[in-house]
Amino acid sequence: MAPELVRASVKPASFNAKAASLPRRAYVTFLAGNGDYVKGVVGLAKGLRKVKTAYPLVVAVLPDVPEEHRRILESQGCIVREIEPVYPPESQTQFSMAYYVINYSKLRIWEFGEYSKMIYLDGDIQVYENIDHLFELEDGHLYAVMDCFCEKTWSHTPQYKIGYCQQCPNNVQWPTESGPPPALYFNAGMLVFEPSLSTYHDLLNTVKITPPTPFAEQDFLNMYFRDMYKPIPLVYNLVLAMLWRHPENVELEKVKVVHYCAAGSKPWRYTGKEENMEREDIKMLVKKWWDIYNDESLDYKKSVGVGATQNDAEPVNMQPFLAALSEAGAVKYVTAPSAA
Ligand SMILES: O=c1ccn([C@@H]2O[C@H](COP(=O)(O)OP(=O)(O)O)[C@@H](O)[C@H]2O)c(=O)[nH]1
Ligand SMILES: OC[C@H]1O[C@H](O[C@@H]2[C@@H](O)[C@H](O)[C@@H](O)[C@H](O)[C@@H]2O)[C@H](O)[C@@H](O)[C@H]1O
Ligand SMILES: [Mn+2]
Repeated sequence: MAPELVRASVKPASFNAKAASLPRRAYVTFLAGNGDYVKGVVGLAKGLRKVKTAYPLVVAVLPDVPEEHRRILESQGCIVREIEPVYPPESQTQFSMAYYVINYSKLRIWEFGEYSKMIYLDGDIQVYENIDHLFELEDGHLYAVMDCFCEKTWSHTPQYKIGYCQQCPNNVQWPTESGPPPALYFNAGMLVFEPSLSTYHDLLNTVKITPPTPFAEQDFLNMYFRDMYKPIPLVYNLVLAMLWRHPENVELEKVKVVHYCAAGSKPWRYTGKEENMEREDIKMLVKKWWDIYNDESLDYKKSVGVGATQNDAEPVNMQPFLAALSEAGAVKYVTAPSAA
Protein backbone atom coordinates (compact mmCIF):
# COMPACT_ATOMS: atom_id res chain seq x y z
CA MET A 1 0.00 0.00 0.00
CA ALA A 2 1.44 3.39 -1.00
CA PRO A 3 2.59 5.50 1.99
CA GLU A 4 0.09 8.20 2.85
CA LEU A 5 1.32 11.75 2.21
CA VAL A 6 0.76 13.86 5.32
CA ARG A 7 1.23 17.61 4.86
CA ALA A 8 2.97 19.31 7.77
CA SER A 9 0.82 22.40 7.52
CA VAL A 10 -2.51 22.15 5.79
CA LYS A 11 -4.14 19.44 3.69
CA PRO A 12 -5.77 20.34 0.36
CA ALA A 13 -9.55 20.12 0.62
CA SER A 14 -10.06 16.41 0.10
CA PHE A 15 -7.01 15.18 -1.74
CA ASN A 16 -6.86 11.46 -1.40
CA ALA A 17 -3.24 10.44 -1.98
CA LYS A 18 -4.12 6.81 -1.46
CA ALA A 19 -6.80 6.91 -4.16
CA ALA A 20 -4.32 8.51 -6.57
CA SER A 21 -2.02 5.52 -6.29
CA LEU A 22 -4.52 2.66 -5.87
CA PRO A 23 -5.09 0.02 -8.56
CA ARG A 24 -8.16 0.58 -10.73
CA ARG A 25 -10.97 -0.59 -8.48
CA ALA A 26 -14.54 0.60 -8.01
CA TYR A 27 -17.89 -0.30 -6.51
CA VAL A 28 -20.64 -0.70 -9.07
CA THR A 29 -24.42 -0.83 -8.85
CA PHE A 30 -27.26 -1.06 -11.35
CA LEU A 31 -30.24 1.27 -11.85
CA ALA A 32 -33.25 0.73 -14.12
CA GLY A 33 -36.48 2.66 -14.61
CA ASN A 34 -37.70 6.09 -13.47
CA GLY A 35 -39.00 4.89 -10.11
CA ASP A 36 -37.70 5.12 -6.58
CA TYR A 37 -34.72 2.76 -6.72
CA VAL A 38 -32.65 5.90 -7.35
CA LYS A 39 -33.13 6.57 -3.60
CA GLY A 40 -31.47 3.24 -2.92
CA VAL A 41 -28.47 4.23 -5.02
CA VAL A 42 -28.20 7.67 -3.36
CA GLY A 43 -28.31 5.93 0.03
CA LEU A 44 -25.61 3.51 -1.09
CA ALA A 45 -23.37 6.35 -2.34
CA LYS A 46 -23.73 8.14 1.03
CA GLY A 47 -23.19 4.93 2.99
CA LEU A 48 -19.95 4.19 1.11
CA ARG A 49 -18.81 7.77 1.83
CA LYS A 50 -19.66 7.36 5.51
CA VAL A 51 -17.42 4.29 5.78
CA LYS A 52 -14.66 6.23 3.96
CA THR A 53 -14.17 3.89 1.03
CA ALA A 54 -11.13 4.77 -1.12
CA TYR A 55 -12.99 3.86 -4.31
CA PRO A 56 -15.66 5.43 -6.51
CA LEU A 57 -19.19 4.16 -7.10
CA VAL A 58 -20.07 3.47 -10.72
CA VAL A 59 -23.79 3.34 -11.53
CA ALA A 60 -24.71 1.33 -14.64
CA VAL A 61 -27.97 2.91 -15.80
CA LEU A 62 -30.43 1.60 -18.38
CA PRO A 63 -31.58 4.11 -21.04
CA ASP A 64 -34.91 4.53 -19.22
CA VAL A 65 -33.25 6.21 -16.22
CA PRO A 66 -34.24 9.88 -16.55
CA GLU A 67 -31.70 12.70 -16.91
CA GLU A 68 -32.79 14.18 -13.59
CA HIS A 69 -31.97 10.95 -11.75
CA ARG A 70 -28.57 10.79 -13.47
CA ARG A 71 -27.85 14.38 -12.34
CA ILE A 72 -28.82 13.49 -8.77
CA LEU A 73 -26.38 10.56 -8.83
CA GLU A 74 -23.57 12.68 -10.29
CA SER A 75 -24.23 15.33 -7.63
CA GLN A 76 -23.59 12.54 -5.10
CA GLY A 77 -20.18 11.81 -6.65
CA CYS A 78 -21.28 8.75 -8.63
CA ILE A 79 -19.87 7.85 -12.06
CA VAL A 80 -22.94 7.29 -14.26
CA ARG A 81 -22.44 4.86 -17.15
CA GLU A 82 -25.30 4.08 -19.55
CA ILE A 83 -25.64 0.42 -20.53
CA GLU A 84 -27.91 -1.30 -23.00
CA PRO A 85 -30.46 -3.80 -21.69
CA VAL A 86 -29.74 -7.52 -21.86
CA TYR A 87 -32.76 -9.71 -22.48
CA PRO A 88 -32.94 -13.47 -21.98
CA PRO A 89 -34.33 -15.62 -24.80
CA GLU A 90 -38.10 -15.64 -25.23
CA SER A 91 -39.73 -18.22 -22.96
CA GLN A 92 -42.85 -18.96 -20.95
CA THR A 93 -40.83 -18.92 -17.72
CA GLN A 94 -42.51 -17.27 -14.78
CA PHE A 95 -39.85 -15.26 -12.94
CA SER A 96 -40.20 -15.23 -9.13
CA MET A 97 -40.80 -11.51 -9.58
CA ALA A 98 -41.93 -10.30 -13.02
CA TYR A 99 -39.46 -7.40 -12.94
CA TYR A 100 -36.51 -9.77 -12.57
CA VAL A 101 -36.25 -9.87 -16.36
CA ILE A 102 -34.53 -6.45 -16.29
CA ASN A 103 -31.89 -7.79 -13.91
CA TYR A 104 -30.17 -9.64 -16.77
CA SER A 105 -28.84 -6.19 -17.72
CA LYS A 106 -26.53 -6.47 -14.69
CA LEU A 107 -24.30 -8.63 -16.90
CA ARG A 108 -23.07 -5.48 -18.68
CA ILE A 109 -20.79 -4.72 -15.70
CA TRP A 110 -18.32 -7.38 -16.88
CA GLU A 111 -17.61 -4.98 -19.78
CA PHE A 112 -16.06 -2.38 -17.44
CA GLY A 113 -12.54 -3.59 -18.22
CA GLU A 114 -10.91 -0.29 -17.19
CA TYR A 115 -11.30 -1.63 -13.66
CA SER A 116 -9.18 -4.57 -12.49
CA LYS A 117 -11.64 -5.55 -9.76
CA MET A 118 -15.13 -4.39 -8.82
CA ILE A 119 -17.58 -4.99 -6.01
CA TYR A 120 -21.16 -5.12 -7.30
CA LEU A 121 -23.88 -4.04 -4.87
CA ASP A 122 -27.63 -4.00 -5.54
CA GLY A 123 -29.29 -0.61 -5.10
CA ASP A 124 -31.21 -2.03 -2.12
CA ILE A 125 -27.99 -2.71 -0.22
CA GLN A 126 -26.36 -0.53 2.43
CA VAL A 127 -22.71 -0.76 3.57
CA TYR A 128 -22.35 0.00 7.30
CA GLU A 129 -18.65 -0.87 7.69
CA ASN A 130 -15.74 -0.42 5.31
CA ILE A 131 -15.29 -3.49 3.07
CA ASP A 132 -12.48 -2.17 0.85
CA HIS A 133 -10.34 -5.12 2.02
CA LEU A 134 -12.46 -7.41 -0.19
CA PHE A 135 -10.63 -5.94 -3.20
CA GLU A 136 -7.54 -7.79 -1.95
CA LEU A 137 -9.21 -11.21 -2.35
CA GLU A 138 -7.26 -13.53 -4.64
CA ASP A 139 -7.98 -13.04 -8.37
CA GLY A 140 -9.55 -15.79 -10.47
CA HIS A 141 -12.71 -16.31 -8.43
CA LEU A 142 -16.18 -14.82 -8.01
CA TYR A 143 -16.89 -14.10 -4.34
CA ALA A 144 -20.42 -13.78 -2.96
CA VAL A 145 -22.55 -14.72 0.04
CA MET A 146 -24.66 -17.90 0.07
CA ASP A 147 -28.39 -17.37 -0.32
CA CYS A 148 -31.25 -19.02 1.59
CA PHE A 149 -33.88 -21.30 0.02
CA CYS A 150 -36.57 -21.00 2.72
CA GLU A 151 -38.68 -18.08 1.50
CA LYS A 152 -41.76 -18.91 -0.55
CA THR A 153 -40.05 -17.26 -3.52
CA TRP A 154 -38.24 -20.64 -3.68
CA SER A 155 -41.42 -22.76 -3.62
CA HIS A 156 -40.77 -23.91 -7.21
CA THR A 157 -37.56 -25.71 -6.21
CA PRO A 158 -37.00 -29.31 -5.01
CA GLN A 159 -34.97 -28.08 -2.04
CA TYR A 160 -37.88 -25.89 -0.82
CA LYS A 161 -40.32 -28.79 -1.27
CA ILE A 162 -38.30 -31.04 1.08
CA GLY A 163 -37.24 -28.22 3.42
CA TYR A 164 -33.53 -28.41 2.54
CA CYS A 165 -31.44 -25.26 2.82
CA GLN A 166 -27.68 -24.79 2.33
CA GLN A 167 -27.75 -22.51 5.39
CA CYS A 168 -28.57 -25.55 7.59
CA PRO A 169 -27.58 -28.61 5.47
CA ASN A 170 -27.91 -31.01 8.42
CA ASN A 171 -31.44 -30.03 9.50
CA VAL A 172 -33.07 -31.78 6.55
CA GLN A 173 -30.61 -34.10 4.84
CA TRP A 174 -30.51 -34.00 1.05
CA PRO A 175 -31.92 -37.38 -0.04
CA THR A 176 -29.08 -39.45 -1.52
CA GLU A 177 -31.52 -40.95 -4.04
CA SER A 178 -31.86 -37.43 -5.47
CA GLY A 179 -28.18 -37.39 -6.32
CA PRO A 180 -25.70 -34.80 -4.94
CA PRO A 181 -27.12 -31.77 -3.06
CA PRO A 182 -27.44 -28.55 -5.09
CA ALA A 183 -24.11 -26.74 -5.66
CA LEU A 184 -23.46 -23.82 -3.30
CA TYR A 185 -25.72 -20.99 -4.52
CA PHE A 186 -25.01 -17.29 -4.03
CA ASN A 187 -27.19 -14.24 -3.72
CA ALA A 188 -26.41 -12.01 -6.72
CA GLY A 189 -27.01 -8.76 -4.84
CA MET A 190 -23.34 -8.51 -3.84
CA LEU A 191 -20.42 -9.80 -5.94
CA VAL A 192 -16.61 -9.39 -5.89
CA PHE A 193 -15.48 -9.95 -9.48
CA GLU A 194 -12.96 -9.03 -12.18
CA PRO A 195 -14.40 -7.34 -15.28
CA SER A 196 -13.15 -8.98 -18.46
CA LEU A 197 -14.15 -8.44 -22.08
CA SER A 198 -13.68 -12.12 -22.92
CA THR A 199 -15.87 -13.19 -19.99
CA TYR A 200 -18.38 -10.48 -20.91
CA HIS A 201 -18.75 -11.71 -24.51
CA ASP A 202 -18.99 -15.31 -23.35
CA LEU A 203 -21.64 -14.35 -20.76
CA LEU A 204 -23.77 -12.67 -23.41
CA ASN A 205 -23.37 -15.51 -25.89
CA THR A 206 -24.29 -18.01 -23.17
CA VAL A 207 -27.37 -16.02 -22.05
CA LYS A 208 -28.72 -16.21 -25.62
CA ILE A 209 -28.85 -20.02 -25.46
CA THR A 210 -29.82 -20.48 -21.79
CA PRO A 211 -33.54 -20.90 -21.03
CA PRO A 212 -34.56 -18.37 -18.35
CA THR A 213 -35.34 -19.63 -14.83
CA PRO A 214 -37.28 -18.09 -11.92
CA PHE A 215 -34.35 -16.19 -10.36
CA ALA A 216 -33.32 -14.80 -13.72
CA GLU A 217 -29.72 -13.52 -13.83
CA GLN A 218 -29.03 -14.81 -10.33
CA ASP A 219 -29.68 -18.37 -11.46
CA PHE A 220 -27.72 -17.74 -14.64
CA LEU A 221 -24.68 -16.32 -12.79
CA ASN A 222 -24.73 -19.26 -10.39
CA MET A 223 -24.68 -21.68 -13.33
CA TYR A 224 -22.02 -19.74 -15.23
CA PHE A 225 -19.62 -19.20 -12.30
CA ARG A 226 -20.32 -22.52 -10.59
CA ASP A 227 -16.63 -23.59 -10.68
CA MET A 228 -15.22 -20.14 -9.84
CA TYR A 229 -17.57 -19.27 -6.97
CA LYS A 230 -16.12 -18.89 -3.47
CA PRO A 231 -18.45 -18.19 -0.55
CA ILE A 232 -17.67 -15.27 1.77
CA PRO A 233 -19.24 -14.75 5.23
CA LEU A 234 -22.82 -13.46 5.43
CA VAL A 235 -21.62 -10.29 7.20
CA TYR A 236 -20.90 -9.07 3.65
CA ASN A 237 -24.49 -9.47 2.41
CA LEU A 238 -27.15 -10.08 5.06
CA VAL A 239 -30.16 -11.31 3.08
CA LEU A 240 -32.83 -10.14 5.55
CA ALA A 241 -34.77 -13.42 5.53
CA MET A 242 -31.80 -14.94 7.38
CA LEU A 243 -33.04 -13.08 10.49
CA TRP A 244 -36.13 -15.27 10.75
CA ARG A 245 -35.08 -18.30 8.74
CA HIS A 246 -31.60 -18.90 10.24
CA PRO A 247 -31.15 -16.58 13.28
CA GLU A 248 -28.53 -19.04 14.60
CA ASN A 249 -26.30 -18.03 11.65
CA VAL A 250 -26.62 -14.27 12.22
CA GLU A 251 -24.69 -12.02 14.64
CA LEU A 252 -26.39 -8.75 13.68
CA GLU A 253 -23.83 -6.55 15.49
CA LYS A 254 -21.08 -7.99 13.23
CA VAL A 255 -22.95 -7.47 9.95
CA LYS A 256 -21.18 -5.04 7.59
CA VAL A 257 -23.58 -5.08 4.62
CA VAL A 258 -27.39 -5.30 4.77
CA HIS A 259 -29.43 -6.36 1.74
CA TYR A 260 -33.02 -5.05 1.94
CA CYS A 261 -34.39 -7.77 -0.37
CA ALA A 262 -37.17 -9.27 1.75
CA ALA A 263 -40.69 -8.38 0.56
CA GLY A 264 -41.66 -5.03 2.07
CA SER A 265 -38.17 -4.19 3.36
CA LYS A 266 -37.06 -1.60 0.77
CA PRO A 267 -36.54 1.35 3.16
CA TRP A 268 -37.88 3.93 0.69
CA ARG A 269 -41.14 1.95 0.36
CA TYR A 270 -41.34 0.59 3.92
CA THR A 271 -44.84 0.43 5.43
CA GLY A 272 -44.32 -2.28 8.04
CA LYS A 273 -47.38 -4.15 6.80
CA GLU A 274 -45.79 -7.16 5.07
CA GLU A 275 -44.89 -10.38 6.88
CA ASN A 276 -41.92 -9.97 9.30
CA MET A 277 -41.76 -6.24 8.66
CA GLU A 278 -42.96 -5.37 12.17
CA ARG A 279 -39.88 -7.04 13.71
CA GLU A 280 -37.78 -4.76 15.93
CA ASP A 281 -34.56 -5.67 14.05
CA ILE A 282 -36.18 -4.79 10.71
CA LYS A 283 -37.46 -1.48 12.06
CA MET A 284 -33.96 -0.72 13.43
CA LEU A 285 -32.30 -1.55 10.08
CA VAL A 286 -34.80 0.53 8.10
CA LYS A 287 -34.19 3.50 10.45
CA LYS A 288 -30.43 2.98 10.11
CA TRP A 289 -30.80 3.25 6.33
CA TRP A 290 -32.88 6.45 6.57
CA ASP A 291 -30.42 8.03 9.03
CA ILE A 292 -27.73 7.81 6.35
CA TYR A 293 -30.04 8.81 3.48
CA ASN A 294 -31.14 11.95 5.38
CA ASP A 295 -27.68 12.88 6.67
CA GLU A 296 -26.72 16.01 4.72
CA SER A 297 -23.19 15.89 6.11
CA LEU A 298 -22.72 12.80 3.90
CA ASP A 299 -23.66 14.64 0.70
CA TYR A 300 -20.88 14.82 -1.86
CA LYS A 301 -18.91 18.08 -1.62
CA LYS A 302 -17.19 18.88 -4.85
CA SER A 303 -13.74 19.97 -3.74
CA VAL A 304 -12.78 23.43 -4.92
CA GLY A 305 -9.17 22.70 -4.12
CA VAL A 306 -6.79 20.74 -6.28
CA GLY A 307 -6.56 17.05 -6.70
CA ALA A 308 -8.94 14.19 -6.52
CA THR A 309 -11.87 14.28 -4.16
CA GLN A 310 -13.18 11.24 -2.40
CA ASN A 311 -15.00 8.79 -4.69
CA ASP A 312 -13.86 10.64 -7.79
CA ALA A 313 -13.52 8.40 -10.82
CA GLU A 314 -10.30 9.81 -12.12
CA PRO A 315 -7.96 10.51 -9.19
CA VAL A 316 -5.45 13.04 -10.43
CA ASN A 317 -1.77 11.99 -10.17
CA MET A 318 -0.70 14.65 -7.76
CA GLN A 319 2.88 13.44 -7.25
CA PRO A 320 4.57 15.92 -9.65
CA PHE A 321 2.49 18.78 -8.23
CA LEU A 322 3.23 17.84 -4.63
CA ALA A 323 6.95 17.46 -5.35
CA ALA A 324 7.07 20.90 -6.97
CA LEU A 325 5.10 22.37 -4.11
CA SER A 326 7.40 20.78 -1.55
CA GLU A 327 10.53 22.03 -3.33
CA ALA A 328 9.01 25.50 -3.41
CA GLY A 329 9.13 25.31 0.41
CA ALA A 330 5.40 26.08 0.59
CA VAL A 331 4.74 22.91 2.55
CA LYS A 332 6.79 20.11 4.00
CA TYR A 333 5.48 16.67 3.01
CA VAL A 334 6.39 13.77 5.19
CA THR A 335 5.50 10.25 4.26
CA ALA A 336 3.88 8.24 6.97
CA PRO A 337 3.22 4.51 6.90
CA SER A 338 -0.18 3.86 5.40
CA ALA A 339 -2.95 3.88 7.96
CA ALA A 340 -4.45 0.72 6.54
O1 LIG B 1 -37.13 -1.31 -10.90
C1 LIG B 1 -35.99 -1.68 -10.60
C2 LIG B 1 -35.70 -3.01 -10.15
C3 LIG B 1 -34.40 -3.36 -9.85
N1 LIG B 1 -33.42 -2.43 -9.99
C4 LIG B 1 -32.02 -2.77 -9.72
O2 LIG B 1 -31.85 -4.18 -9.74
C5 LIG B 1 -31.42 -4.64 -8.45
C6 LIG B 1 -32.00 -6.02 -8.18
O3 LIG B 1 -33.39 -5.91 -7.91
P1 LIG B 1 -33.91 -6.11 -6.40
O4 LIG B 1 -32.84 -5.62 -5.45
O5 LIG B 1 -35.26 -5.49 -6.29
O6 LIG B 1 -34.01 -7.67 -6.23
P2 LIG B 1 -34.03 -8.41 -4.83
O7 LIG B 1 -32.60 -8.36 -4.30
O8 LIG B 1 -34.96 -7.65 -3.95
O9 LIG B 1 -34.48 -9.74 -5.22
C7 LIG B 1 -31.93 -3.55 -7.52
O10 LIG B 1 -31.28 -3.57 -6.28
C8 LIG B 1 -31.60 -2.30 -8.33
O11 LIG B 1 -30.21 -2.05 -8.28
C9 LIG B 1 -33.69 -1.12 -10.41
O12 LIG B 1 -32.79 -0.29 -10.50
N2 LIG B 1 -34.97 -0.78 -10.73
O1 LIG C 1 -33.16 -11.19 -10.30
C1 LIG C 1 -33.13 -12.13 -9.26
C2 LIG C 1 -32.79 -11.47 -7.94
O2 LIG C 1 -32.48 -12.50 -7.03
C3 LIG C 1 -31.98 -12.16 -5.76
O3 LIG C 1 -33.01 -11.80 -4.89
C4 LIG C 1 -33.80 -12.81 -4.32
C5 LIG C 1 -32.99 -13.86 -3.61
O4 LIG C 1 -32.16 -13.22 -2.67
C6 LIG C 1 -33.91 -14.83 -2.88
O5 LIG C 1 -33.12 -15.72 -2.10
C7 LIG C 1 -34.84 -14.14 -1.93
O6 LIG C 1 -35.72 -15.06 -1.37
C8 LIG C 1 -35.63 -13.10 -2.65
O7 LIG C 1 -36.41 -12.38 -1.70
C9 LIG C 1 -34.72 -12.11 -3.34
O8 LIG C 1 -35.53 -11.22 -4.02
C10 LIG C 1 -30.96 -11.02 -5.76
O9 LIG C 1 -30.95 -10.40 -4.47
C11 LIG C 1 -31.28 -9.94 -6.75
O10 LIG C 1 -30.11 -9.10 -6.90
C12 LIG C 1 -31.61 -10.52 -8.10
O11 LIG C 1 -30.46 -11.20 -8.56
MN1 LIG D 1 -31.57 -6.56 -4.01
